[in-house]
Amino acid sequence: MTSLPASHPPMPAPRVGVLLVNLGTPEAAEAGAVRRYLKQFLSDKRVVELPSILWQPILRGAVLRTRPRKSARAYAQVWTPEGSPLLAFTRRQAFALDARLGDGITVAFAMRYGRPAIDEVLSAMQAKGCDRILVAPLYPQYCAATTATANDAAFAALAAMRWQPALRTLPPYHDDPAYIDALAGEIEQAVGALDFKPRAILASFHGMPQRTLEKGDPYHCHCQKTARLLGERLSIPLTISFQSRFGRAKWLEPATDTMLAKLAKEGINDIAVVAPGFSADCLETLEELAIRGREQFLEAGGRNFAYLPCLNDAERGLDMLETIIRRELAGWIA
Ligand SMILES: C=CC1=C(C)c2cc3[nH]c(cc4nc(cc5[nH]c(cc1n2)c(C)c5CCC(=O)O)C(CCC(=O)O)=C4C)c(C)c3C=C
Ligand SMILES: [Fe+2]
Ligand SMILES: [Fe+2]
Repeated sequence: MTSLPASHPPMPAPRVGVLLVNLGTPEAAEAGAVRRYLKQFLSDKRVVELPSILWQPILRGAVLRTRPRKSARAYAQVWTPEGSPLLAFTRRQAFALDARLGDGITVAFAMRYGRPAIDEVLSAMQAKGCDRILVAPLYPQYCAATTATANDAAFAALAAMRWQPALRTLPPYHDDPAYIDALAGEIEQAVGALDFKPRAILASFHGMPQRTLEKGDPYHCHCQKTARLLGERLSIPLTISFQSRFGRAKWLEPATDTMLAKLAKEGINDIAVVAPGFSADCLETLEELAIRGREQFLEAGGRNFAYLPCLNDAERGLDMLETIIRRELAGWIA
């Protein structure tokens, strides 16, 4: 390293920040909090790609009048002493990575909808001295409705700053060997601990409208590639499906509920379900898959059903996040 002239003050070491971002969640499992959350989430034009003049009356009418109460009941079934599972796991991921990445690196977390909000956390990181920040949307598969809108919010926060930190964004990691290895390892371990041998593994990804795929969103291709790579690593056959359909438009198929019934009807009576597209367990996995999915499968004649957890804050998942984050920090850290 070249040394500075003696008259030059010592330069402070750059402080690097990593901001983990996930979707967001209501502040409480009650209708009012769910309504505030859904209003912000479903008003995002990256999420519902309809002209406001058509969509806002539907959202403020039918959707926000009925869905909050129903969703609040679902949230209540999975709520934890630490709050919403998505928030609790994301917080744990941030704390664990902060410890792993060491002293010169600050790891924080934010939610795209609700709190802690991306702009608040970016400002707090800057106030702590971070002048280089990696924004890491924790979605392995890129989707404009998740990854792009998280990055948009970070860029919008910078747009309001006179003195901006330098920003990088984490690319999608749907086909990264570190991610596929972590999934395969966790699945094998979880399957080994079951009291039955699954005949099939169903990999259920969050859905999106079919029209979004036709407009060029890579999400569907990314999900297919993850499923293919993961399937090649496992000794049990893997099938793919898409869950959480919202609204009347056609969504990606096959739908998870249809696939669960189909497997049971075909005599595939013992299955394990995984959700590789979610970096943390949340309403969509714990309620829709582990509770309702199980009911659907057993009602259709299935015998054994196991829901296998997301990577959450398991060591393998944290190893994977540390690997892909360190790679993006190259040039910023030694
Ligand atoms: C993992 C990727 C996700 C994609 C892609 C996605 C797209 C998408 N979602 C909706 C509507 C809803 N999603 C809801 C919850 C929810 N969605 C994701 C992830 C993706 N969504 C997560 C992690 C969660 C869970 C949040 C939690 O608090 O645990 C909900 C809210 C719950 C409910 O009322 O059912 C809605 C609504 C759309 C329209 C969409 C479009 C591409
Ligand atoms: Fe740290
Ligand atoms: Fe969603």
